Amino acid sequence: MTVAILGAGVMGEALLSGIVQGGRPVSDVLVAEKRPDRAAELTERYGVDVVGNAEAVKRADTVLLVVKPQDMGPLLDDVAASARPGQLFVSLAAGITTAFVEARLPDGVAVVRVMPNTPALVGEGMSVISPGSHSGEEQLREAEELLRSTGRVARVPEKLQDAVTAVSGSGPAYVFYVVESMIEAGVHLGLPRATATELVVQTLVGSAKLLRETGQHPTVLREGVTSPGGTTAAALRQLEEGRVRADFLAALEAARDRSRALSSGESV
Ligand SMILES: NC(=O)C1=CN([C@@H]2O[C@H](COP(=O)(O)OP(=O)(O)OC[C@H]3O[C@@H](n4cnc5c(N)ncnc54)[C@H](O)[C@@H]3O)[C@@H](O)[C@H]2O)C=CC1
Ligand SMILES: O=C(O)[C@@H]1CCC=N1
Repeated sequence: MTVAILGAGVMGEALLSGIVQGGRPVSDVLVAEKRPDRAAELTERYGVDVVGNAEAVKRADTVLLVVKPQDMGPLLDDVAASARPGQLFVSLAAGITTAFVEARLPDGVAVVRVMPNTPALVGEGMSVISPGSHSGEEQLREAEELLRSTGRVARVPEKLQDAVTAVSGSGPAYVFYVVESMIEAGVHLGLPRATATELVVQTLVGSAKLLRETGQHPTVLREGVTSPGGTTAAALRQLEEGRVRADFLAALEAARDRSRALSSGESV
């Protein structure tokens, strides 16, 4: 079974790397990439064949669409004539609906929509999938199997994909923003930058592991750190005064709304 990846930027490479590390022979994977320097880099790194979009679609059983939402319309127009009934197209673009993709491809092509995230680059991604109107259990399983090589996979109805985008798609950026803020604060308190970075990154990894391995609610884990009248309570009080919780709500609503706007065809 041949898989084609159309668009091999950050997410496209994460998929390529996961699929190959997951044990699929690289001879079963094709890449189509607009930038020749990027294409050459991927051939050198993975030994993968880079071909044109139309050829990739003709030779593939499953096609992964990994270009920016704004590039999806032109890409689909470019490949529609090479697509055939029975193929599976998996779109990873934020805000692009399965109906948008289906309308530009021949009848009988199955479409699955995915919202991935960048920890896929290290095998710890979170991908959330939804079926289009012509895809059933078999196509969902096929998409799941491909994505599992980059981390965990969950299913939701498509109407929840804008919320998913706001939570796990954009989520790593919020975490990195918190990490940057904590490192900067550590430097203000007099720690060397390298020390502050090591402390914050290990605290993040350790806290994530504690959440995963104990299965305890974050509130319980937070209470475990917060001694009565102690240092943590003093810090948390400041965060509450800064309305950080309310800001997270507003931020995720903004991301959800932007995802909706992208699906109605707005570009910048
Ligand atoms: N980066 C992220 O955190 C996430 C990205 N996504 C989605 O993944 C998609 C790709 O995002 P990134 O990889 O970050 O973008 P990117 O800009 O790094 O990669 C897109 C690639 O597509 C290539 N491309 C554009 N038009 C093409 C065409 N017609 N034919 C062949 N190649 C073409 C570009 O040269 C580029 O290398 C987007 O739709 C985005 O919404 C989804 C979740 C997370
Ligand atoms: O910022 C974006 O639009 C993409 C989708 C989710 C994460 N990155």
